[in-house]
Amino acid sequence: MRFLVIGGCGFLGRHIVDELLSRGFPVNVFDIRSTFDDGRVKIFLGDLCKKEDLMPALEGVSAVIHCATPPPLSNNRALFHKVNHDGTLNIIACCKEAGVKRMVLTSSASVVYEGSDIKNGVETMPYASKPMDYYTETKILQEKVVLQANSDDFYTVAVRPHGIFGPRDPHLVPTTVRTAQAGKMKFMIGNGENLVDFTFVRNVVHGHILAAESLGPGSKVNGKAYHITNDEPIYFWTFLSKILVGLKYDAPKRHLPFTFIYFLALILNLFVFLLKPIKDIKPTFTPMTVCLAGTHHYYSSEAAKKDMGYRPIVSLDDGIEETIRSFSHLSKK
Ligand SMILES: NC(=O)C1=CN([C@@H]2O[C@H](COP(=O)(O)OP(=O)(O)OC[C@H]3O[C@@H](n4cnc5c(N)ncnc54)[C@H](OP(=O)(O)O)[C@@H]3O)[C@@H](O)[C@H]2O)C=CC1
Ligand SMILES: CC(C)CCC[C@@H](C)[C@H]1CC[C@H]2C3=C(CC[C@]12C)[C@@]1(C)CCC(=O)C[C@@H]1CC3
Repeated sequence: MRFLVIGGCGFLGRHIVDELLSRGFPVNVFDIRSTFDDGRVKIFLGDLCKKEDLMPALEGVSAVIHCATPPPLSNNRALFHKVNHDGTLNIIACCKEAGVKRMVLTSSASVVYEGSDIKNGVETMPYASKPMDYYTETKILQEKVVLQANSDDFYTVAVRPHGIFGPRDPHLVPTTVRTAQAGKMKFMIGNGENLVDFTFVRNVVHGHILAAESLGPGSKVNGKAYHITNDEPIYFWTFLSKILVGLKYDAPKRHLPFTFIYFLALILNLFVFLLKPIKDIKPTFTPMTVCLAGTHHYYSSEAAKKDMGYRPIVSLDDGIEETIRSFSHLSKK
């Protein structure tokens, strides 16, 4: 079974490509940029929104894993809609024309999150009626169109990871370190006792490949969404502190009231919106990141265990240790 990994040069995508190769699968990669060179992989560069770019990459492909997205924290509404919604419709149309049989979408557990506590959330929870940012808004649209496309000759499934971390992560660890280096990591938001799922990247990869292998005629996974987690929810600030201390930065010790910081983030968000025509500011503390830092949000992966035999293959502590080792270049000097 030849795979095409759309977004295969990104953080998660590259790990998916590595694992598929190690399991002996032939792999094509499609991405808007190339970040690696491997003679075993055919890399096609282009825009997933353009049929003429995508079709050549689909030749001889049986299964597509779509994990491309604009940067989740970029807040670019037009780009999110173009890539995550319109682009995904293009992928579906191209897959059907090329005779591809299986599609795995990397969705997000955040599609049901709207800033309030979620404890052991299940897949049957409704989509967020008021998504907190444009990224989440378009991930909801994306998951809907992919699952609606499921049919007797084109099987689709959505994998919903949450808080992916690991080597080559461009979002979580680098942002955390930059925030610490800017002296803004002296305080925790809230009481520090909010449980969150952080998922080591190789567990997310394992879930994707299981999902692809489980798709097929009469399969119970066809047309469904599945949470893939480490099954070890951890206090948000304990996780960040492990990363920070591992990289020789001080862990936050004092607390700021969640409501107060959330209110400040709302005001900052308004200024960012008003200043947008003049200057594009990308604050770290957005209403979304403040809520993610101050509320419970962890999810049940029981459905994935039952329907596709998923189990995390790397423990949270082992994943944190490997991540810290891989980011030693970001250690405090
Ligand atoms: N990181 C996380 O914690 C979580 C991520 N996810 C999902 O996982 C998936 C992978 O995320 P992650 O690896 O972090 O993201 P990355 O930004 O690291 O990778 C996404 C890749 O897609 C590429 N891409 C963007 N636009 C296009 C386009 N128009 N055509 C072709 N390629 C394009 C990006 O290129 P470029 O960088 O140049 O834009 C990048 O190489 C995403 O679908 C995301 O929504 C879900 C839950 C949590
Ligand atoms: C400055 C601190 C308050 C937060 C520093 C860490 C954050 C940058 C990360 C903590 C949780 C992460 C997260 C995502 C991106 C990075 C964090 C906000 C996602 C939004 C990435 C895309 C998704 O699909 C959901 C993730 C939720 C957790």
